[in-house]
Amino acid sequence: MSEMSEANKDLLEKYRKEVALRRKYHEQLVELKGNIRVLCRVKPVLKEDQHEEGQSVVVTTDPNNESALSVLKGQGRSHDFELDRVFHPQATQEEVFQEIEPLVTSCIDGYHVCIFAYGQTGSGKTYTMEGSTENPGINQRALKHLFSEIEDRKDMWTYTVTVSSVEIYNEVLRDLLSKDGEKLDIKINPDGTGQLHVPGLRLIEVKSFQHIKKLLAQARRNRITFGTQMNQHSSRSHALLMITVLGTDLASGAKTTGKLNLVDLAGSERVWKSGAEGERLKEAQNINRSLLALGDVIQALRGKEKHIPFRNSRLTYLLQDSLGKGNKTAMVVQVSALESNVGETMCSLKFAERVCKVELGHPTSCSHGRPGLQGLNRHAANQIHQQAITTTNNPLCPVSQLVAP
Ligand SMILES: Nc1ncnc2c1ncn2[C@@H]1O[C@H](COP(=O)(O)OP(=O)(O)OP(=O)(O)O)[C@@H](O)[C@H]1O
Repeated sequence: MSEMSEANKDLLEKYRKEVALRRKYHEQLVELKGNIRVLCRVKPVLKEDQHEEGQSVVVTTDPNNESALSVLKGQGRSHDFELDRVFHPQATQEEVFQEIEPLVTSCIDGYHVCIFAYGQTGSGKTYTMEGSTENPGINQRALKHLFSEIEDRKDMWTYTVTVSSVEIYNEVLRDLLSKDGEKLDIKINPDGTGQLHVPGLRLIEVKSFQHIKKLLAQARRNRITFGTQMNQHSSRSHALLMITVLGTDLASGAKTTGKLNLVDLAGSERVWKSGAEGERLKEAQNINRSLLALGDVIQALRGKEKHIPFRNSRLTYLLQDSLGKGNKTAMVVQVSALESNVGETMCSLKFAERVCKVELGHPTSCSHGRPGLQGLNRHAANQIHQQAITTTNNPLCPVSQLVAP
């Protein structure tokens, strides 16, 4: 018995070391791809989108280059874009999530992660984030992955998961998990850490994926209800789901705090250009200001600038501790492929390009500013990443297999 117990201890120790190594290489892989990633998803043409006869498709993707996208602007002119990753219209929810999954794992390891869906109204932001019952989106898949990782690590780590959810409409914050959607404010935490907090925001501890699914449904219902009360539509507000993961290493007592912020942004369309007035104009200006502020923050972070303008909107101020240096961000820019939306599609892609171009300052040199990968284009780097991710999914894979070809 004592021999067996010694052998067990030995094995557990070896397993711990392997897991630590796996985490280290996982982090290196995420960094290899870039801590700020800009992805684009092209919405498929649905029957209900084709209001006018003969509407043509003006957005094309390249089957041989998963970072490229082209928009036909009219009169035979086209504009090519190169982003970190482009999903063609037939891409599944699972394929989109695979690109995000490493970030969710990073959150369990103590990183702060933000995932945004950006785009004009109707371009598929909510579909990508929430999805449907049969085909759930990033939110549910991320949470499922989170709880399954926590289960896998239960012999070595314990985790506490808390959830909160807010909506930002006209620069006002509302709690989506409270009954009456009370207004909230962002304040400096009086505990002296200098961190921000939101007094009165409900933080709910969750024990299982099923529990969190109920909370997601409640937040969704509340978003619709509060929206109806204020005579507005949810597409004009930002919806945030914020998950905090506190980890404790059972052997050493070491602690980690990870955060995962999943954000369905307000529609990015330029309504003020169509002569909007009064409340509608104020609303449009607020949306525009906060999306611009978000673009400025991501651009400044990617450009490694000294001053990051977090305070220019509620959204960036609230997410300040998750967007800052050393954290990870993915922006999924949603676009329509139809001719009637070409103006908004170009605007969304220019926004994407603005935040994407910065790291190396060269659109075709890819976002991976680390030594050894600078000469690769995004497509090649993505392929290396895919191979490596497949390898690291095996927790005990030998390190030698992780070296990029
Ligand atoms: N990839 C897709 N596959 C199938 N259906 C999609 C896809 N993307 C979006 N849709 C459908 O298109 C419609 C509009 O999408 P969605 O509501 O997600 O847009 P949105 O950008 O969130 O709009 P809003 O700003 O109004 O919230 C929905 O009916 C959605 O189910």
